[in-house]
Amino acid sequence: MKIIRVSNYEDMSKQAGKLMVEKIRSNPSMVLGLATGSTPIGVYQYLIKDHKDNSTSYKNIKTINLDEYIGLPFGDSNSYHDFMKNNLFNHLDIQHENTYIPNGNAKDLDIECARYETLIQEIGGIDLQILGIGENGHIGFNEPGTAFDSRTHIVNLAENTRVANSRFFQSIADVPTHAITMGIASILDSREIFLLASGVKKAQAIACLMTGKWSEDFPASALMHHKNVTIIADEDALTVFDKEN
Ligand SMILES: N[C@@H]1[C@@H](O)[C@H](O)[C@@H](COP(=O)(O)O)O[C@@H]1O
Repeated sequence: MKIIRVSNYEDMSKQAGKLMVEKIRSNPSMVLGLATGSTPIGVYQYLIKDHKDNSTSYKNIKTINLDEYIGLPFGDSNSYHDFMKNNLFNHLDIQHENTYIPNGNAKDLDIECARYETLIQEIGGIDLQILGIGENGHIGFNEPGTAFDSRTHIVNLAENTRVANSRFFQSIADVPTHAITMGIASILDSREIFLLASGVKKAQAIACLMTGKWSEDFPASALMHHKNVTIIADEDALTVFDKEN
């Protein structure tokens, strides 16, 4: 794993955004794997500004998202469909039919998981996957204990994940209990992965990832055996690692 150490959130967003734009310009029909949460918002802002200033085109780009809550009504502002439209897609020249997110309202969720997994292959696999990291080491919504050979599946969200994500909802009771997520094996199939981390809340998870052992108890550790992972982490997210090394 390669590490790019940056000073703060703004710097993380700029560095990751710059690298993404270079890749998009050299492969204008690439498949981007995208993430939600607070972490990638700054990167998306960088991409939007670059699109306006430098006309980087997304006309032939395909995107596929990691996950979606189950059961949030269509158009709910906390759904990852809305998050992606508001924070990225509506501000680019991307074709909306080329953006894919699991359907958390599908009648048959098992069929939806299988469909999504096939879709990843059909669009050619993911060239670059962007990941955040949960405080408990989750990637996508793959909670501790998820098998490393898992494919797109339904998850029961861990209580601490629901608490962490409740800041976007009116109350914890409104946070869905289930989600659909790409599996760890689906993520590992990506040809390249950027994992972004900012802030002291992520410091323990980043220290575990950089020094810890390969274990299904810590989902992000699956990345240790992928050959093209770059961690872009700021000083605050590296405090525990720095103290221990
Ligand atoms: N499903 C998402 C993850 O993809 C994300 O990485 C994580 C961290 O979120 P944040 O970036 O807001 O800290 O939260 C959610 O649970």
